[in-house]
Amino acid sequence: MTRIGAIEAGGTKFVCGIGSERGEIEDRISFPTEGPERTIGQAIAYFKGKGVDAIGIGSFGPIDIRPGSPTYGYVTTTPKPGWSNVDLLGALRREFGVPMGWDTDVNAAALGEATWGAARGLSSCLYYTVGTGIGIGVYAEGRLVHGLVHPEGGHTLPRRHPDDAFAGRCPYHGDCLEGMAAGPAIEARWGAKGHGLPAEHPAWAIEAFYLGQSIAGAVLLNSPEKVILGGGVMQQAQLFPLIRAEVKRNLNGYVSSREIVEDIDGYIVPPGLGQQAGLCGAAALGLAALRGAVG
Ligand SMILES: Nc1ncnc2c1ncn2[C@@H]1O[C@H](COP(=O)(O)OP(=O)(O)OP(=O)(O)O)[C@@H](O)[C@H]1O
Ligand SMILES: [Zn+2]
Repeated sequence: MTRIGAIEAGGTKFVCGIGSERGEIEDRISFPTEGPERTIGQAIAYFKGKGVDAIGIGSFGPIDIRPGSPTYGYVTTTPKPGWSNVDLLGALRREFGVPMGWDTDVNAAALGEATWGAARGLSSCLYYTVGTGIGIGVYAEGRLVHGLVHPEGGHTLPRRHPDDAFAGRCPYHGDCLEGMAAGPAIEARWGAKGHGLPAEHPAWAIEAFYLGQSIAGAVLLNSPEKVILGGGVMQQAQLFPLIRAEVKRNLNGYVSSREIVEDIDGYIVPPGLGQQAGLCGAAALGLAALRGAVG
């Protein structure tokens, strides 16, 4: 059986596991993200002796994914203390001589969903994570989208909700999508964490306003066949119908596809891989690297 090492490298915690070709996770551990030396060392120790055939890493970013770049495999300009310009992929390469897949955490999750989850069989999808930050993974024409760097859709600028005077809290842009709608923005705007706010609280209509606006824009820009919404904030299930309604309101009939007009409940969905979406995504990167390597 093929054994694929998977690393979900998050800014808060690292999750490592072993996955199969079918996307089943047979073992996993998790530890808090501390300094890079200690944390990467823990990941290496976990995989030692486990006989993995490939390793996939879905990482918090920004990261360098341009093949041939001198800093390929690095976490680059993150504000997370100690982690800027860290050669995460290289540290693993020095220990394990197996094919390695490397991408952002959200691109990984999009690939995992396209391989085994809610977008299985489709050639395109978007994966949003709404947590401490907002990230948007982009899978299009059967592959993950790379370019100048990688997509950074969480930092686009939304139109403001008419009743919302919150300044926003992105250190780079203030009131970008992440600054207005990630978990810490909800907490700062309302003085309470998201899970403490009741389902009928006005916070959720405002949250759906920003996310629905972003998704409508992304539908126009990328034409994804599925939109998958994960991350801690999306545990608030009441957001799904509110967001779907906002997407329809923004598109206003302009995109007349059946998926949006008749079946938006099946178009904007939670991860098919549930809480495992991040780790399965990393395994999908490892599997893709293995298949690439063996032709
Ligand atoms: N059930 C919940 N309801 C509302 N908000 C939640 C819930 N669970 C977590 N959050 C919020 O989500 C944020 C944490 O996000 P998440 O649980 O996805 O972890 P994370 O991995 O740190 O996030 P990221 O993927 O951005 O690194 C916090 O701001 C928290 O208040
Ligand atoms: Zn921003």
